[in-house]
Amino acid sequence: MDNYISALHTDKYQITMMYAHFKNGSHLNWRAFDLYFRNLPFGNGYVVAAGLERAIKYLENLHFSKEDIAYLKTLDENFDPAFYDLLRNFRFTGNIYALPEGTITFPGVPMLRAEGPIMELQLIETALLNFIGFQSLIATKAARIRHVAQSDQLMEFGTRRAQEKDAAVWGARATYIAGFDSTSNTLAGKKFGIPTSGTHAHAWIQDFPSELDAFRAYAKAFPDQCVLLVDTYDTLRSGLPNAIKVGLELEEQGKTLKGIRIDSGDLAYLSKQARKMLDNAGLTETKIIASSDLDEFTILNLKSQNAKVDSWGVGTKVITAHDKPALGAVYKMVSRYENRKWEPTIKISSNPAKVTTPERKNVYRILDQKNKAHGDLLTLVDEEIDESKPLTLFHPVHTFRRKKIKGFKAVPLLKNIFQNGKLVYQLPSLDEIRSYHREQLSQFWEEYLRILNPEEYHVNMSDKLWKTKRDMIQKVYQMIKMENGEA
Ligand SMILES: Nc1ncnc2c1ncn2[C@@H]1O[C@H](COP(=O)(O)OP(=O)(O)OP(=O)(O)O)[C@@H](O)[C@H]1O
Ligand SMILES: O=P(O)(O)OC[C@H]1O[C@H](OP(=O)(O)OP(=O)(O)O)[C@H](O)[C@@H]1O
Ligand SMILES: O=C(O)c1cccnc1
Repeated sequence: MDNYISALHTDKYQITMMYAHFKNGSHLNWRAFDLYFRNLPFGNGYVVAAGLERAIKYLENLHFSKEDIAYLKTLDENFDPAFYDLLRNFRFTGNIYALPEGTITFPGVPMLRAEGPIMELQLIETALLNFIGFQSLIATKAARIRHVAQSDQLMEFGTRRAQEKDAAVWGARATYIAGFDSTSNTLAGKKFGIPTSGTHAHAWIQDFPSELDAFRAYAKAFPDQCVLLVDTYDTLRSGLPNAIKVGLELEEQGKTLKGIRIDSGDLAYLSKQARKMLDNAGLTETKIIASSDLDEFTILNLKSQNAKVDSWGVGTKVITAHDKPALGAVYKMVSRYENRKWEPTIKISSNPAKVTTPERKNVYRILDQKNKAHGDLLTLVDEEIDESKPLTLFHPVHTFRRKKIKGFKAVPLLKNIFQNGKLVYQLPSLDEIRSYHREQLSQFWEEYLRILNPEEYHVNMSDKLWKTKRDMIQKVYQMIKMENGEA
């Protein structure tokens, strides 16, 4: 089963905590956890949520196989045999609320909330962080590249440099969500229906006595979609003249040379020269593709040099999220179900940004009448927002920073994905996810979207949530004072 991911894809401490809860009799107690990140990667203004589909497939199929249990028996922990019986019948039975893939999101906003028996919630933490953290990171990097490439074509070329197979395949999907047009990975094409594209490598040219022979043979094999790599020997003195010869031969057959690819050298200078040479030969329809260690900065810079590039092949730097290896997402307990009601719980830190925000929350995007976003609002789950009254948004850290908004829409962002272990969410198609992502982007002013020093978008808290957090912090300090005999 291609989508099955073993329940052992977790950190060992989750299993030892499950066991300790079992011995303690607390394993079935319901709790709630939020999954979120604290800092924006790449200096970007936002993150693109991705990874939910994989998380859903994982949760749907989650169980311990006979082999998994046999393996656990080999560990030194010497678990009570009754624990294995529990694992034999293990399934995910909780609730999941999550941001759909493609959603634009921000630090401190729950991308996912899990509610359920504590032993299930512990087990799934690692895999959820793994899938959502990685795929959101790649989607965000890809969104930056899409932003600077404007309407140019973007081809994902990263598999050979990716952190192994899953990263290549799911990474390709993440780039597609964020607006890449195609991938070179044919498995990602088959698995997700992403358009595949590609040219050819230097090895093709090297395998022939001359570059011209190589180009002719390639054109013969692909007369309708021939793209020639022109930098094997000398781009302007050999690659381009030979490509033009073959292009004109194709014209005689009523065909068009689809493109040339430049993979080294000064891409601005070479692409401008190439455009002139192709145009002078009448090959005005032939596109120019550039590749060579590209990212958002080189593409932006090349565009500012008026590079004549129609299509960009981007590999290493997008698929490895080159300048930021992890999103740093976390999964924190926010509420405990005790005596038939949910009660808040908190984790304190000397770093204010690391103090968790207690309670189960809703996330709203506050849109004005022109569908532009003014901030996100976190509320308690049972709070109602009255759209007919003005809303005061205030910054949770700088509480004096207030903004009043009238005539707004409060759009709830978290969707119910699982209810009591049952999938209740209709998975969108990949193209629906891509267009939802584009629609999400259209809600933001350019100031939030630029790749360098974007404006900070505000995530606000409702009064009730803010007070809950403040009261919890006080309660914890009070408890510490009592324990130290200071109160
Ligand atoms: N005009 C330009 N302005 C800014 N950066 C450029 C320009 N042209 C190319 N680059 C970038 O400069 C880097 C050049 O990489 P590198 O020094 O490895 O050389 P190369 O030309 O790709 O040669 P090779 O592939 O043969 O090693 C790449 O990241 C490329 O995208
Ligand atoms: O540069 P990236 O963004 O990673 O794009 C993928 C690279 O992969 C290929 O190179 P190849 O593996 O042949 O090696 P190269 O670096 O020598 O071109 C291709 O020619 C690109 O240069
Ligand atoms: O199709 C290409 O040109 C290609 C694919 C992967 C990596 N580099 C180039």
